[in-house]
Amino acid sequence: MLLATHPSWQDRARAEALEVCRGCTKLDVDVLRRLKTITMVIQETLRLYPPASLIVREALTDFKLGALNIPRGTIVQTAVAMLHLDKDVWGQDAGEFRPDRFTNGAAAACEPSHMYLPFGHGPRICAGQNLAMVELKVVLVRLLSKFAFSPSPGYRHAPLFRLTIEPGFGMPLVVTKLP
Ligand code: HEM
Repeated sequence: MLLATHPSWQDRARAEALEVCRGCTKLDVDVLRRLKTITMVIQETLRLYPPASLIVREALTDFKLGALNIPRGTIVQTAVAMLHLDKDVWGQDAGEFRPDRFTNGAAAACEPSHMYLPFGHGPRICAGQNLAMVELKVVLVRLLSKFAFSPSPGYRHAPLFRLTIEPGFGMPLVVTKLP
């Protein structure tokens, strides 16, 4: 959806996919590592629409969080989607799709760097994050190499915050096979 509504980034991502993967019989780790633009596109998509938009913990003991006293048994929720849109952290264009903010990697994209949490943080960080990134890159390379995407007139933007973020009314796209 974000590439359909940002055709210049779609063109850049496709050009990279065709260039890096030209003549490749398989997408191995060395090929995937060279996909800089596609990596930035995925990182920016996970910033704007983090699939796990809430990280939930239960306090097992009384503890202090900054100035707050948190009693044992309290459920503490981290609203990842809100952190990812905080203008004090990301700048005034926090709501815009701008993959180039990840040019120097995720740690340099915001201040402080742990405000980018698509895969969580600390000891319970996503065990499948590398696999997820590989899968997303492979899917994008395969799709962008063969098809062009544009928004469908029927699309209504209504992200729903459930267990994961979902499009409220589906995600109809106009898909055109490339020559
Ligand atoms: C874009 C895809 C994915 C996203 C955004 C994502 C996000 C997350 C997040 C935010 C957490 C931390 C939850 C918390 O702290 O409460 C997590 C944990 C976890 N994820 Fe993922 N995940 C993704 C894909 C995957 C895949 C593909 C696998 C496995 C094949 C996986 C396996 C796990 C496991 C096992 C944990 C629990 C780790 C632990 O508690 O020690 N995830 N994931």
